[in-house]
Amino acid sequence: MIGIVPAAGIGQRMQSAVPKQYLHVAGQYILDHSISALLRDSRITHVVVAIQNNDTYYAQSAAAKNSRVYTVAGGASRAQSVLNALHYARQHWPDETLVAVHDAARPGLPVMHLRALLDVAETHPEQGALLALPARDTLKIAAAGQKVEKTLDRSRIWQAQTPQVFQLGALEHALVAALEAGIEVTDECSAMEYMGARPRLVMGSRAALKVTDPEDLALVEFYLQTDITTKGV
Ligand SMILES: Nc1ccn([C@@H]2O[C@H](COP(=O)(O)OP(=O)(O)OP(=O)(O)O)[C@@H](O)[C@H]2O)c(=O)n1
Ligand SMILES: C[C@](O)(CO)[C@H](O)COP(=O)(O)O
Repeated sequence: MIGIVPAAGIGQRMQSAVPKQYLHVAGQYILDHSISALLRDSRITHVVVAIQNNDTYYAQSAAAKNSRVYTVAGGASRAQSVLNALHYARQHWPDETLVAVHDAARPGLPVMHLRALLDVAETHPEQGALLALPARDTLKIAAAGQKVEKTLDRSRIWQAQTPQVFQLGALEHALVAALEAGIEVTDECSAMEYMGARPRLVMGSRAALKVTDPEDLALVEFYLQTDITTKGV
């Protein structure tokens, strides 16, 4: 299995001087935590990271010194960054290889949740699987003027996290097709759904939150300083 880590974003919502994946949290770059989290399961043998062309931070990362981690140039969108990494992976591993795509911005992925996800993906390789959390709050649809239009039935709503695990060749094909069709591809599952797949939802963890704005930093630091990420809950 191969890890794919899109890390070419600019972190606009974080409003920090450096891209958020290079902020130090619990003693390391957020990116290094995210890559280490993937490599904690021995089924993931190598990781391909997509970084910005003009990245001046990666060279200082722990990942840069790890011979199991390769880099490719990222793209203008998350989906394009993932696709660039998949094109690279296709040159080195067979089409059926499972790839676990994991945001650089999710450093708190617990090893137990990763293990459960990979187990499901290995059982259903053609459909794939992703971590996700069932919606906990009451959900509203907004109309113009930020007024509530209605309340949704949340019983079947899940919030997608990463990793998302699919076969290398099928995912590359799906992303190309979905992007060509103009589908909004905010995660890998969207592209696979477009191709007719029904990926399995595997229970995720709040510790695997996506670091998005400044409020998230203290929370993810808390999770990284507990045993949750390395030993599970
Ligand atoms: N062109 C892009 C855009 C995003 N990403 C990566 O996709 C992941 C999830 O995206 P997000 O959290 O939205 O990160 P940013 O795009 O950096 O954040 P923002 O939307 O606030 O600018 C991150 O690891 C980010 O680095 C990427 O590889 N290439
Ligand atoms: C893939 C993802 O992390 C699932 O929650 C998310 O869609 C990526 O974030 P973005 O802000 O849409 O790039």
